[in-house]
Amino acid sequence: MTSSDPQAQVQELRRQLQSLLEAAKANERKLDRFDALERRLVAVGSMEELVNLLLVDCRADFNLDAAELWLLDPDEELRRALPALPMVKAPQLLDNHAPLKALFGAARTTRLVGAADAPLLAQAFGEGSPVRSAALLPLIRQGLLIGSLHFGSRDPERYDAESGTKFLDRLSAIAAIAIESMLNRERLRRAGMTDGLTGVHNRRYFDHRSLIEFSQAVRHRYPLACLFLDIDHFKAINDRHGHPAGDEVLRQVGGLIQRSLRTGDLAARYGGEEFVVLLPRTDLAGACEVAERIRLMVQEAPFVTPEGGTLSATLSVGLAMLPAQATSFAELLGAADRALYDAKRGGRNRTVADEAAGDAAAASP
Ligand SMILES: Nc1nc2c(ncn2[C@@H]2O[C@H](COP(=O)(O)OP(=O)(O)OP(=O)(O)O)[C@@H](O)[C@H]2O)c(=O)[nH]1
Repeated sequence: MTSSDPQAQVQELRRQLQSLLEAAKANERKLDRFDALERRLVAVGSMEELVNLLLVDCRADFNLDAAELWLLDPDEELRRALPALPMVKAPQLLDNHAPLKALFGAARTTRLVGAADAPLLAQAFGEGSPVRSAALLPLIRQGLLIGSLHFGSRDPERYDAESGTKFLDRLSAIAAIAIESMLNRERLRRAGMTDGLTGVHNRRYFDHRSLIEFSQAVRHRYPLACLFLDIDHFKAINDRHGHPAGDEVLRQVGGLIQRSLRTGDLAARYGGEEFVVLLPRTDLAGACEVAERIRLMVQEAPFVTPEGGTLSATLSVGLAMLPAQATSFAELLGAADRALYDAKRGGRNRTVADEAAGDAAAASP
């Protein structure tokens, strides 16, 4: 204070007090916003809700121009799960640590980045992004960097290296916990509906989903194809090459079937060496094509045994169609099972359509 006028000194003190009060109020509002966000983070019920909260709601609540979430996904677990989830903006999935290392180096602490570090901003938000300053938050669980959260602003002053990072550090710690627990929940959910050996859906999930698929097909009057697939002479494979080799054949057949299908199709392990596939909105010709594609892929595959040898295998397919064969899902499955029996009796390594299946082609819209 330079003025010797007491009146002016009082005014100056008032002004300083006022600005301190405003700063305190702004801090309190910020704290309230962070507090509300933290509460929502710990209460989220699904992966899509969590991602939407971090990328969409945060952006609006904190008046940001960009928000990005990077998640490490070396086993492609998220890559398989996320496309099915309704998200406004998806996280970026990383198959290795390199991009995270490039952002955080060895320090792995929150980084405030100014306009001077344009290459780092481009890395974090993509080339051509309007972001001129940013907070890059490392997401760490049990000592491991599992991803990062990026908040960006067009305002070059919004995040500068001198600002405190206390709120942001706390937010990143809570976001990391929320993400990890959501991933664990997702893993459990998937484990409950997946066959542990082959990676396709299990019978329990199939029993549930097949009823939904059946009633949808009936209600919306579209064709539904059902394939029953059974590996030929599987007992002999086990007897000749050992149970672990048999397991390996099952695992590889499961993978081949899964890769032959479109999104929306359903494959499951029905029992021992039996698989079942449902193809919604697929007519007889399309279903035969899928069945034959799978059959030929299995016939041509060299199945690698745990000892490193190879063996060959074939499978038989029974096919049934809705409409035509069924007034219930059990009937449709029964028709496919009968067709499979005919395929076995006819010499195996073949696809047989239930004799009524041709009527479905005529009846389908
Ligand atoms: N390795 C392995 N074998 C299994 C598994 N589940 C069932 N099996 C075996 O699969 C064999 C099925 O044999 P069968 O039903 O007689 O039929 P198949 O030998 O395939 O003959 P066809 O179906 O008539 O061609 C049995 O020996 C079961 O023990 C499994 O998870 N792993």
